[in-house]
Amino acid sequence: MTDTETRVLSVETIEISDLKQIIPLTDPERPLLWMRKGQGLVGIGEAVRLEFEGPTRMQDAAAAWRELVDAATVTNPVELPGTGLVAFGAFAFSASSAEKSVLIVPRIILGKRDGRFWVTKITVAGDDRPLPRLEPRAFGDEYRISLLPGDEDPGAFRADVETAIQRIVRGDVGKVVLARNLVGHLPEGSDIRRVLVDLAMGYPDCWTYSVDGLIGSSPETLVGVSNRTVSARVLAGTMSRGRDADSDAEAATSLVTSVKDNDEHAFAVQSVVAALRPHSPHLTWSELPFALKLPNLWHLATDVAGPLTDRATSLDLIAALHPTAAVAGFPTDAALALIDELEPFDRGRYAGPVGWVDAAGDGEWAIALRCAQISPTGDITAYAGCGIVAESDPMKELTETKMKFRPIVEAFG
Ligand SMILES: C=C(O[C@@H]1C=C(C(=O)O)C=C[C@H]1O)C(=O)O
Repeated sequence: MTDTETRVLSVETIEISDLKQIIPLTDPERPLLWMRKGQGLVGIGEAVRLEFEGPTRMQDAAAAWRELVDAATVTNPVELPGTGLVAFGAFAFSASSAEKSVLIVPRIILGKRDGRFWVTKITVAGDDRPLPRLEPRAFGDEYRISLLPGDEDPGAFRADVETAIQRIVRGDVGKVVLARNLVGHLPEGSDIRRVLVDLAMGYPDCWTYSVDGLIGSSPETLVGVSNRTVSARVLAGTMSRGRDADSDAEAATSLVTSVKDNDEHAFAVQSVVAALRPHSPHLTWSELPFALKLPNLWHLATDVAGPLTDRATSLDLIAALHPTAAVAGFPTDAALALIDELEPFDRGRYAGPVGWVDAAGDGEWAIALRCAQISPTGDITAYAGCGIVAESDPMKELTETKMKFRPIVEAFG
């Protein structure tokens, strides 16, 4: 349902005694999922779908969400984050993207968190369809799909990185994040949950998500809001994992001591802090970043947190934060202009916010990284990029994109 008329929703959450695997419960072809470390949310069906586009897509979503919440009747004795009325969302990176940004309220949501389990049923006034069945569905046939270079071959990407370095040296921009894409095709009727299981098992510390065909496992929390506290995990600075214990330790050490990576990281932290400060003046974060270990990569990471001093919802905060220096560069406008000039494709929802929001405005939003968008006709486009600074080496940046493609390439393969 995409019209602008406000829907009147009736929402009821009940606690249940157990919930084992959540992925088998969602729809095989249009799964709605948000999970990390084995807990999270799945959605079944679509009660309401709201679409947004253009420069104010996130502000418009924040306003539309307030209206929908105000008109809803919610019965929710569980009161955990993710209970009651919840929408899953995915937003386009660029204000001029052809890809729609969406908020989707499922008809049923199942959740697990901290050893507690719940079911939420959502009905729309005037919608007499019976609720979808609430039972695990057997997985469809296995498949193996290769993803191949899309709009650019690796040589063209290296040439773009070279151009970006020249522009940085010339002083046009301080840092720019350049991405490339891979493409493939998913046969009709394929069970997307197979890829989600692989991602969730392979990258348990990342946010594994699936919203409107956008799937991935992101290590980067754009923003979380819970009990009027805001948090974010900033990543910028990357190194491949070593082949053995010694070379792996060496890789981590060279990352945490790299001046290039620390400078790049400091800018990314500052961009997040500057965007959050108007809503949370007493933010705290550690002076030095830590090395975050993923199965494929090391990242420099900083966790930022603080109490919220205004009524900002998590949707207001993604609007304030996006795009961070970690996925655009700095200064933002110059970096976005250079991305538009050099990247020969629309990023769609890659590097945009993906996550969920509840009736109180709390929510968890990641940056859509290590991801692919599956179109309604089965076309797959995967994306990966890296921050380019004056000291960057085009060959190393290409290698970094290959490492960042690994989760999604291996999950499809
Ligand atoms: C842009 C991506 O990742 C971002 C860029 C990073 C970097 O340049 O070091 C690290 C983590 C992410 O913030 C991506 O995965 O596509």
